[in-house]
Amino acid sequence: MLLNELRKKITAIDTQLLDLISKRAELVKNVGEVKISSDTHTYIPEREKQIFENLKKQNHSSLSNESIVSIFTEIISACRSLETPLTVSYLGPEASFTHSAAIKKFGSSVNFVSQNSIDAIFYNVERNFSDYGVVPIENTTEGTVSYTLDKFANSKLKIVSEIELKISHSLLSKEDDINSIKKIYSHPQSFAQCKNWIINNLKNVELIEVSSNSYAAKLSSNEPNSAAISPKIAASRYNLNVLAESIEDSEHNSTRFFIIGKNINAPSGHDKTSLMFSPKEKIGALYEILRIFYNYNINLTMIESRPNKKISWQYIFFIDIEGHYENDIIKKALEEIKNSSTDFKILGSYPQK
Ligand SMILES: O=C(O)C(=O)C[C@]1(C(=O)O)C=C[C@@H](O)C=C1
Repeated sequence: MLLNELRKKITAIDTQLLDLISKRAELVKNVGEVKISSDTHTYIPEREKQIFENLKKQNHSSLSNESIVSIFTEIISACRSLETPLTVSYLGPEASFTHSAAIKKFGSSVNFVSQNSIDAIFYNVERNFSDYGVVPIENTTEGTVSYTLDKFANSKLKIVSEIELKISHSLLSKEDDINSIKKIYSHPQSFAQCKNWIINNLKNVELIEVSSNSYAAKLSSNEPNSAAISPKIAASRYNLNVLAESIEDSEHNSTRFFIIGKNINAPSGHDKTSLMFSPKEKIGALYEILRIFYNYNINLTMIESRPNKKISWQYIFFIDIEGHYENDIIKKALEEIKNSSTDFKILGSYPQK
């Protein structure tokens, strides 16, 4: 077929797609009107999860499921903004990994607000200055972000969703030749994650540690012969060239983020529940609690302890399990755990990533 003919067909399909997307948008606007009268949240993570699962099942095209999910994330994001434009706080600065995670979860039709601390994110969501917040919770190489876990002990906010992001670093610079780089800015963790690549690819460069990767990109954008190790999205933000991509030493470098808010999610069919508790002070207390999960055949996907700030040498345990707290088995198990512990709190049930 001639190029012109192919393009004519593509244009005709685009027209059909536009018509269908417009129809979808009108329906979502109607959903928004129904929600106002029933006081329901605009963002319903369990419904979005079901939409994606359904599309993945039906996808027999040459497009990957990942591509389908990212296309529909943007369609849903644009439609959702017709109900109410959401405000989402993330751990900044702009172009940080948390910003990327926020965009991956909510799409781009959202008001994103950069915050300079995890505290500020919790504060803004608690006071309704933001509808949701995005906070890092654990990294495959660095482990859990204890500061985020500690915040849950004293907050009424819920975990409404989670997202995993592959952490990939790029070498960004105003220069277009890697050999002209004399200085590199980055966060100490990023230098550590790209150590071998730097040794093998750059000779006699000065490594300068700064507070964030996006700040590194900003500094480098004002300085000749310098570069930054940053996420790739910082290149367009600071007008830099991408001199090298995926320069991290380990292939498996991912960070998991929580979306925090005030939703109480209904089951999506494939959920996780996060909870915290302190075992009572007696021999075998933790063993007894873990045994309850075993007895009910409940799978634990994360366990982490943090000092209980109220009593010295006592600990709060944070646990993620598979299943929704409205499920009968989970309900029974959690009731038993509540009776065998103190400071028990369900932090949220949310669709598995
Ligand atoms: O089903 C809803 O509750 C909607 O608001 C519609 C819709 C969508 O675009 O499909 C939009 C936002 C929600 O997060 C989930 C789905």
